Amino acid sequence: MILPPHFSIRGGDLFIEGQNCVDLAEQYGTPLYVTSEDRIRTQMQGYRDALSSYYSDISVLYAAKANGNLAVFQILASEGAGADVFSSGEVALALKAGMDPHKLLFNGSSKTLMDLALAVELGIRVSVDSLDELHQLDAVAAEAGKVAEIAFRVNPALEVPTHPKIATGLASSKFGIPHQQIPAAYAEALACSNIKPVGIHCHIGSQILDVTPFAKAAEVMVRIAREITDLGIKLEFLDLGGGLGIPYNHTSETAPSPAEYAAAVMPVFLAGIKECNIHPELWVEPGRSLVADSTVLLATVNSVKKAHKTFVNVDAGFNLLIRPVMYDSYHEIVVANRADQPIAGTYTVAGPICETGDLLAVDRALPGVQEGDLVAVLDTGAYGFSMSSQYNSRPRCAEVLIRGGDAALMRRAETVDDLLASMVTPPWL
Ligand SMILES: Cc1ncc(COP(=O)(O)O)c(C=O)c1O
Ligand SMILES: N[C@@H](CCCC[NH3+])C(=O)O
Repeated sequence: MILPPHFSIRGGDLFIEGQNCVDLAEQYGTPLYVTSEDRIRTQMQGYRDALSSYYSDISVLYAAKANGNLAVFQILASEGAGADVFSSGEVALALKAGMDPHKLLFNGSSKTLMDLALAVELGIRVSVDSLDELHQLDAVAAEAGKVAEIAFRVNPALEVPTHPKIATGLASSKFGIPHQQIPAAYAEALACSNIKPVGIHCHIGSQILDVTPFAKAAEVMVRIAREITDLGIKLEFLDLGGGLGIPYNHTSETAPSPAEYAAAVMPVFLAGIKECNIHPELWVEPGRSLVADSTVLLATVNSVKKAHKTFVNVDAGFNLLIRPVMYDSYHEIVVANRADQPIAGTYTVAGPICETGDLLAVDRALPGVQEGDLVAVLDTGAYGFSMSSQYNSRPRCAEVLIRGGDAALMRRAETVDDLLASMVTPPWL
């Protein structure tokens, strides 16, 4: 199996940067998420360098939902990132990490009036997802005596090669306003006294391993940019969203690099803005491709059971990593304390949750796993902890950040007391 450069195998153990996963598991306990800081920085720099080699006014807005740890926001903020935010919690994290409110975009197809008021108060631009939302925002801004700067979220009606649950720009998707209705939406925005349309936004889906759909989306976006420029709108930013995938299967998959993404998208963008004679900032919103492969989920093997299959029962399940269950996702498995041993059989890695479907990996060729071993689930930095739950009343695990030879907690493990802390006994019980 090919490992990204922040991993190595030394003396049979899996290392992440300069840290032995076996030692980390002993020190912090398992389950445990472990993240390489350097990898996140490298990925962010990859986007910045690729895009800025074509155009000077670019911003990378980290898609905050991918990994909501404050330290991850802080790393990305220090590399100049803004953020695509979907909730007041994501706004709070981005601001606490020092991100510029003007480099945030408040996204979402179902915002509350409180969300809109927060965006207005903080001067965060809003990606408006419906005409109802437009008029709500106009009223909220009027009430605050302010003008809200907006983009519309365009639904470009594009088929994309990914799991149907994470394709977001299909004609049938819940996100965005159908592209045919977009010019009329901007005309309506121009008629609102407390709204200033300054941007345009789309996001076609996630885990896309081919750059062609991104170029197609860019074509739709520059066509619309032309149409709305004719309406008299001065575009300050054009946001192409995120969605670049990663090779979860290290043997059979490859993913385009940010440079390949830029080579597909930037000529379309540059030709389009030249034709309209405009100079908007170009925004992109990667999530997964910035953070996914920075992280492993470490889990201890509680038992190995030979039944219909050979089950490796570990202490992390879909409470901590729901992707395999939710999207049939594949994650590579390394037996972290036998990383140099030959394949000994076919194993199914199962979690501790009381559900038959709680399997992290099915029928994998692995070295001879035994109780007490340590399993590393790779590429879990995106939509891993951020989609975790306390199902079966299991406290969530800790997260550790690695910088070279240093390791430090970036989230402590929850305790059973934490589970109980937010519960209130009704007075009649
Ligand atoms: C609006 C928006 N932007 C960006 C992203 C990030 O996508 P990805 O993690 O696939 O790069 C998402 C999630 O799909 C999203 O909904
Ligand atoms: N949660 C999804 C990605 C969704 C992206 C958010 N729109 C995944 O793990 O692949």
